[in-house]
Amino acid sequence: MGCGTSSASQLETRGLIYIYYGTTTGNSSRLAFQFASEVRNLKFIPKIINLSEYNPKELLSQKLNVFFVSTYGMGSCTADTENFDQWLFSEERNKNEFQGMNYMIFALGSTNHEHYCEFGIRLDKRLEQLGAKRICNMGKGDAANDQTENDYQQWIHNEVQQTLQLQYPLYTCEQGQLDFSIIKIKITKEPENLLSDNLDFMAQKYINSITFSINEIKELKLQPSRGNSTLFLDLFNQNIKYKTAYNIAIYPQNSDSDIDELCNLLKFDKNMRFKIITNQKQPFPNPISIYTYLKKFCDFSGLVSKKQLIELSNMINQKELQDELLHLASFEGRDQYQNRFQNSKENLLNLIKKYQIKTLTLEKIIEICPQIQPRYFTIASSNQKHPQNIHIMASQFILNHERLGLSSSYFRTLKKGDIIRGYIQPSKFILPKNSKAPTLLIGIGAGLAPLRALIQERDYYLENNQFEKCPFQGEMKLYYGCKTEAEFLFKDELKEYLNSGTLSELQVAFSRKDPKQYVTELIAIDQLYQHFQMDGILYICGSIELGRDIQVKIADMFEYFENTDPYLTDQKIRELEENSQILTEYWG
Ligand SMILES: Cc1cc2nc3c(=O)[nH]c(=O)nc-3n(C[C@H](O)[C@H](O)[C@H](O)COP(=O)(O)O)c2cc1C
Repeated sequence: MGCGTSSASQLETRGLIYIYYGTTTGNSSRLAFQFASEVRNLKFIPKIINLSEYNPKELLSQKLNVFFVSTYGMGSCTADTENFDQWLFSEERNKNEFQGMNYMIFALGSTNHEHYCEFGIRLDKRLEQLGAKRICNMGKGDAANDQTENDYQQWIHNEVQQTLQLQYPLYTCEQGQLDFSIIKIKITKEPENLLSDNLDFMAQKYINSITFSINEIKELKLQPSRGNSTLFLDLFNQNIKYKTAYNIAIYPQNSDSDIDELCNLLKFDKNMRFKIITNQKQPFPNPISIYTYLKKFCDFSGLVSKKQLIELSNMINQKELQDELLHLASFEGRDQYQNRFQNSKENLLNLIKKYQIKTLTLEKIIEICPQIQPRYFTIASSNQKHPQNIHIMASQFILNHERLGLSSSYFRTLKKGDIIRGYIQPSKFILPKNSKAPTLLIGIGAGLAPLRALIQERDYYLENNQFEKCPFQGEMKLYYGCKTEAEFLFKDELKEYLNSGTLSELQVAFSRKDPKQYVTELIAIDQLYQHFQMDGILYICGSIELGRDIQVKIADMFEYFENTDPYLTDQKIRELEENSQILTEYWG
């Protein structure tokens, strides 16, 4: 970049900063975009790139790279990061290949998981090993108790801001030489084009997704308690190809009433169409109407972010309120933010209404609102039994009397015949390699979903007299936990599977019945030992706490039956996992 003395066409900057992210549920991308606007304020020129689109040559020539990466499963990266992961850890990489590169990492994870932020940690070690220079300590964002945003803010405050300002002094440069990334919009009469090209990773994913029509939708709980319901959806797509216990991601949409309310408050004509002017990749397809943008792409009903609070504070005249919002958005106000917003999930729309904000522009909304991210569900049907239909079980948490999260509100409005958008992808549940092995299925609540898919798979082969082809020829037992009899999902269907012999055993523990019982109490360690002795497979689906309790049981089993030292039981459990004898899908 050639730089000279300052003139009208010149710009003061600290230079380019490349922001890479790898994400599944959108947290890393949200923070990557937040980071971009933060460093833009520090006069950097940010470029955001999803790790699936990294270019090795470009990456190696960049002087300052920031990585937002999340961890899944046994310390793995996200699917969009797999190629980068393979390239980076390949033996072909030379020791000093990354020399001259400065980097920072913000690792996302959850302390509920054993391998907390492990991919970020691995990435950090590897970059250093290859000669890159870490300029800030790694930040870690803990999704447990919704701490990610606070942790991020702490990282920016304690590590990043000062380092960047100190190490990257301002200089002047020709504007044309630098890549601007601030989004501008242009009103147009052109028709909408929802298949436009040059889209960024997340938008392209949306465009590549497929549609399903809702064949059936119903409440599964006999008496759904307030704030706690489980919807069953039967989704149809004639051409769908999926495998049993795959995952499905569904894009929620904002409600028409919320869109109307927002447009009325901000005096937007929802039918007006606009184009995006940016020399970055397009964040959503366009030309697009305000209505379609708000409906399908703009997450204005999620938890209000600190960036949104700062923006709103600029639009409020009353000094007291302004200070209050700024405090809530600040590092010092993080506890108040937590108490006030995270527990009630107050959103941007509520605040615009409350503070009677009238000056928020569409450009600002595009800048401060994340894109709507899909919600993931494990498919509750077998592709053998239902080749063109996908069943899902969607748990709904109603946060308080009126306010629902984007996803819950969306699911509550759906009805038979509606069209929804999403995509399918493999889950961690795979079918057994040894079809003769017995299977023990353990789940709680809506964790029944993938277990039901496996039961259906066995039932299909039994029903069709093709048992020799069945991946589950050994005994199949289900241990299920729920609060009360009224929350025993698919009770009749499961009992039917027991009667027909598809299930060899069905046991249910009720945690709110007198006397209460938890599902782990149904499992005896001698039975577990016998199960693994027969090369048995354990499928577990439920909360992370359930996973921990079962691990304790398995550790006890090793100590009791094999005299394993307590410190070696983890290793033995890991071996069972690596051998695909313990397969888990946890939430939280
Ligand atoms: C199924 C599942 C598995 C996860 N496994 C891990 C893990 O092994 N280690 C970890 O630190 N966090 C784990 N997490 C937490 C995620 O990394 C965390 O929620 C993160 O904020 C997700 O970022 P993303 O939205 O960018 O994908 C897991 C989350 C889910 C839903």
